[in-house]
Amino acid sequence: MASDILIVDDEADIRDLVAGILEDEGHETRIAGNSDAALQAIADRVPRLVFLDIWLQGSRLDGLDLLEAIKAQHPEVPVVMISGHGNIETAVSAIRRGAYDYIEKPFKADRLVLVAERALETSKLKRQVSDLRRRSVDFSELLGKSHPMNQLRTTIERVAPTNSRVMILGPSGSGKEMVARAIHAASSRANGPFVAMNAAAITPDRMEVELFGTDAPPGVERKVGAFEEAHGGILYLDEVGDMPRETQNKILRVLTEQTFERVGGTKRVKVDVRIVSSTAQNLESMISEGSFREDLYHRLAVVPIAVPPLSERRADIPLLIEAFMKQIGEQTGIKTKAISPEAMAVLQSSDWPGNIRQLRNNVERLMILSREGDDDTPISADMLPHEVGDMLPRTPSQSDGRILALPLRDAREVFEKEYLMAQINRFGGNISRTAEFVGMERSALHRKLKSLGI
Ligand SMILES: Nc1ncnc2c1ncn2[C@@H]1O[C@H](COP(=O)(O)OP(=O)(O)OP(=O)(O)O)[C@@H](O)[C@H]1O
Repeated sequence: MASDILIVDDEADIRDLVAGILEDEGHETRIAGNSDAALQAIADRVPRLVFLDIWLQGSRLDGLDLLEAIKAQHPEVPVVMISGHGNIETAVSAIRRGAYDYIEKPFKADRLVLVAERALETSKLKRQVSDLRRRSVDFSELLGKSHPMNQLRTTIERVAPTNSRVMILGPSGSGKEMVARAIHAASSRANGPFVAMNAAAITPDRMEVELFGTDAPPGVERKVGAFEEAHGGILYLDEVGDMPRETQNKILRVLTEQTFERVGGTKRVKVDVRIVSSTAQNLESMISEGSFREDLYHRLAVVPIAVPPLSERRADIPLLIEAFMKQIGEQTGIKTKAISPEAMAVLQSSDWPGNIRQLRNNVERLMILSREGDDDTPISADMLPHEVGDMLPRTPSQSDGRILALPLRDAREVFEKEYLMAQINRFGGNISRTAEFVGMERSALHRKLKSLGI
């Protein structure tokens, strides 16, 4: 990840010396000779660290005022003061005003490198902590052992280390954002930011400001857009299918030219950002209707990844329920409970159109509703929220009355076939577990399946 360091000093010798030492250590540096040039450089791109001379001769702002201006705009950027011999008091007052540390001239190369690395490390940790806070506990791990989940994990591992743009396709609540975060965590940008932007939640008139930020004269507060915020990391564009046409055009331009303009600005800004996008919509039909640009689709979906709906990985449901119960228990203090096999069968057979998010919400509801009861009684099927029962698939035999038109022997066969197919599907194709649940010997189940032509 780029560790972009800005060095601000009025003495060219010192600037070059500091830049040379840091570049030898593999850092990227930029230099500024006065306060306005420094603010302009920061406005061009927010650096990861600033070295700032306390005495800036011939500058509009002196070092301490510039420190305040930087901290007001970007409190997250560490600033190390460069102080002249005998300026320690000023250096200490700089620390009170938010400087990270100071080095005293003349300084040794080792000390400079050490301070830079410590400052970069601290700000990286701060970013990680705030990222973790934002993500909260339920974003931490992509759970699931079913075949589709294992395949998904393999795809993530393959695609993460590349710099390719990925588009994640899947229904709402299926875990697209979690997949994007897993790609970030397994990529070389893991220490860089992960910035999520939901195109559906932002009004079209705010969209450009949110993506590209605003321009303002140096020293005046401005909005940093998502593209700049994600420099060195990943920008996750959620619900791209909901992006207005005008924004689609602008994003396409950023992707083709690798630069963008801030709102109200004229200069083109360059950033190093990998884009991961997602949609629950059918972009192909949007393309044929003309509401989504085909060229943008091809640029965003260099690698398309499909996240299967929960109904296609029912085998994961018990494990997800157990994990959610544990998480919710830790968050709320409600004791976790066992679930009876019948209740689990209902939970596993339901259709879950809202996918994992809906499952999690129902687990939470279930825990709250059953907290008053006897602690050792497992949750039974009749304690499940109505929503769960309403999602049970209506089998054709129930809905079309076909069964009633058949003699008992044929009707039984139709029923057995549908029942066993649903159970096998529920246990992810695992015959032993299906046999155990339906109460048959494994070999007897095999024979039965064969005789039914399954
Ligand atoms: N494999 C998983 N393991 C554990 N939790 C998951 C998994 N997939 C999704 N979740 C949880 O389900 C919820 C929804 O996931 P997420 O927000 O990633 O879905 P999404 O597809 O991005 O939704 P939307 O389309 O609405 O943006 C979150 O609480 C997330 O933590």
